[in-house]
Amino acid sequence: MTGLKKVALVGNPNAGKSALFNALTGARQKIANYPGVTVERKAGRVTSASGQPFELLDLPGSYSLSETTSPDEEVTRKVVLGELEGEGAPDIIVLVLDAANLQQHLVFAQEVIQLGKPTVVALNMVDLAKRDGLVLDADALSHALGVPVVETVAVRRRGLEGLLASISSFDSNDHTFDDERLSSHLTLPERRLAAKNIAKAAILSESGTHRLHTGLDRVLLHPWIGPVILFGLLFVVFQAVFAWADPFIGLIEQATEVVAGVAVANMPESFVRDFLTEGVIAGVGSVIVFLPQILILFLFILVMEATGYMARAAFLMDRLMAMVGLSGRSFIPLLSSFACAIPGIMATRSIADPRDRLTTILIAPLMTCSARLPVYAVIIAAVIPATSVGPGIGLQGLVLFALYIAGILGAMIVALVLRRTVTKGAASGFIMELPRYQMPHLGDLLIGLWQRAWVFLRRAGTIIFSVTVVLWLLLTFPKAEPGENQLDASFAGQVASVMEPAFKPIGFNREMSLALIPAMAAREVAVASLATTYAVDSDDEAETENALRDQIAARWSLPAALAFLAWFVFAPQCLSTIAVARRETNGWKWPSFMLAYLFALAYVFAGITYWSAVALGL
Ligand SMILES: Nc1nc2c(ncn2[C@@H]2O[C@H](COP(=O)(O)OP(=O)(O)OP(=O)(O)O)[C@@H](O)[C@H]2O)c(=O)[nH]1
Ligand SMILES: [Mg+2]
Repeated sequence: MTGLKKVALVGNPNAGKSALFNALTGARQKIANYPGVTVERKAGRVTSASGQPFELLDLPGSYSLSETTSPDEEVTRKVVLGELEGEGAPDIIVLVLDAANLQQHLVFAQEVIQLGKPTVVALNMVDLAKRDGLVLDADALSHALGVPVVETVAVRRRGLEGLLASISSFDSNDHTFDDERLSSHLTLPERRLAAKNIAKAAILSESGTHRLHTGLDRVLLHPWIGPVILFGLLFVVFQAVFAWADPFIGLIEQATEVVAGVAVANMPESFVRDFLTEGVIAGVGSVIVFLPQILILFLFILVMEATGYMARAAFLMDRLMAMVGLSGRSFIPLLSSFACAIPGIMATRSIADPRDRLTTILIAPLMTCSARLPVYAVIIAAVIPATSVGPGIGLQGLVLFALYIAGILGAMIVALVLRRTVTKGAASGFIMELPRYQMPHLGDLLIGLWQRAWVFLRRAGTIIFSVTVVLWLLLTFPKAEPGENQLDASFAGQVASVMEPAFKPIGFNREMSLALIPAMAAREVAVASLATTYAVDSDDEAETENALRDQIAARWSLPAALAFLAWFVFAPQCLSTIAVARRETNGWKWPSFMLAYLFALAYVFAGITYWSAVALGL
């Protein structure tokens, strides 16, 4: 490239370098709203207004020239310092800064300016800064930095002529670098402090909202206040799942009772009537009751996502993830797994490191999916008294919270073990831009809730319905001889009797053992299965109409109920999860491993729970 002056675009990741490069050269470099998009140098040609051509270089974003941490930062360092083989250092540097994150970007900016090369600052994204209520003084910034500053909006092609004019003005080669203002060997903390002061001088006014957002981040991302707030928030969520849902659950329960009552009153005693009351209404109805609790949980999740808090939670979790050898990139897949492990496992495709990804797939089933909420909720409602253990703190919500935490802790411990053994390797770093805070739109929330409700009801109408029907048939046939118990006589009862000895050591009775099989189709079916089993097993109609939680309260011991909860924290998920894991790992090896380790954990922890509870005399 002899003769052509070389101009390099340098700056922090996500500053808009590639957007500027595209705008200036007409190229189509990939740009996206997250850092680390450009990973190699790219060259293009640009001509100034006076007709002078330059070679323009788009470089990977970087945070430092001296302490490069990744291969892409290394590329930038080499190019800027002219250490790349067969290539001279750039003649002119265009330092791209994000005006909306000025203080942050100024830390690296100082390091670049200190090189003493002809430099012009492209103060990019001034549109976003304006939207945030920031009024910037480009002259003050230029004065403080000692280099020309041009305001640009790369994606709107604004400020490009000014930038080109500034670049051309260096061409006369009479550039004198004013290094009075910036002494050349500042340490990182010194540069941080200087960045703060320069930004303060350049920001003429800051709107109340911008100050509020900065203040919010200072608190919410604080190393130890942040996690406390996150924890407290989650705690409130699980309290609300019980505290707010009661009236709605009552309504749905009454509706199912009315429907069952009508069916019993108006239909002659028949196979069809039993099918409707014991199979459909008792089984499927027992699951639908949990719709309010699922919606409350998702309302909180949707609000956290819409406001921008979720990304901050990911940021806070990053350190915890690093401790167990995972990167923050696993956070979003794991978070999705709280809805369902299937989208969660598919979301791991964004994880570049194969061992990171495998570990995330293997622990995703330990995140409590929403299908487990009905199981938890019915058993908690049955055996945990609705008392409060402090002002506004309900015991039931506390137990639910503990179950979710148990799943998370279990996942972290498993990840730790896996990373030391089967998926050994170094953890990769986390980079994620924090989105701006926003008020959620009511319409978006309602659409999100409606989608969740629809997913749930469709499951109830399809898979839960069909599995319950099959189970009911297996419970109803063959018919018991007079004097014989129907459960004992049925096919399902015979299967349960075979299973019972295996689960007796961990405290499970026959109905509990039986519920584990249909629960492999979908977790909620465990509830439907219990409801149907007890409906078939009850002799008189009044008993059939009793809510499932009353049946459980009457029939199960507390240690057995707690063991059942522990089982569902760890038990392998539904068959669809296993199938997705097979597809994503291209074989049966890892799904089998997953199945085996989850079964083992579930069995051991249910057993520990049962025997500890018995020992404590519960
Ligand atoms: N509103 C607005 N958005 C911009 C502007 N410049 C760039 N963007 C957006 O900012 C994001 C980042 O732009 P990129 O060009 O990919 O940033 P980069 O500096 O090349 O980032 P890396 O390659 O990761 O270092 C993209 O979503 C762009 O569309 C601007 O002036 N205004
Ligand atoms: Mg780029």
